[in-house]
Amino acid sequence: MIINVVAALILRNDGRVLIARRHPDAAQGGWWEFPGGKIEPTESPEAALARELEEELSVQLRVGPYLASSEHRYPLTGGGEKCIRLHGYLCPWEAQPINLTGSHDRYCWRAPETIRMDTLAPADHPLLTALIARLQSPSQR
Ligand SMILES: Nc1nc2c([nH]c(=O)n2[C@@H]2O[C@H](COP(=O)(O)OP(=O)(O)OP(=O)(O)O)[C@@H](O)[C@H]2O)c(=O)[nH]1
Repeated sequence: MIINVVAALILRNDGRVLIARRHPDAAQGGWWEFPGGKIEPTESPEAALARELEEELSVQLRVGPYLASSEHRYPLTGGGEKCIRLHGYLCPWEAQPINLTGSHDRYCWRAPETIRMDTLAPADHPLLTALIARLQSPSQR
């Protein structure tokens, strides 16, 4: 079964993007990722993302344009695997307090090209690559 997940590439005016680290005891604990979560059956991706940002970071943001999707299979501890289809959306940052109230224990703002791929959840790699390409193409900003 494929699990559809939405993630936000939250962009500040200085070009930095927000990444958050999953709690060590969460699924895929310790990986850095773009905040978001699973799409519920009755939700649009945008509504799911707005809800997850509120739940995970306590922020209210406008969900902007779709950026890219990826698919990745994570092995399960008891055997087998789960397949994640991750859909990334750009979200312009609007200054407000951030409180981590979900599956993350840290967050930081990073220039996209300085994010280390070996610390970023594997499903997020194509999203980061798409973000960097988009930011390097001024007509696409
Ligand atoms: N939110 C989020 N999840 C990601 C990303 N990349 C990635 O592989 N995932 C995986 O997608 C799954 C989403 O789970 P989640 O725990 O964030 O979603 P959720 O809040 O709806 O989960 P819950 O129902 O367990 O509370 C996890 O296995 C997570 O590791 C990402 O950039 N953002």
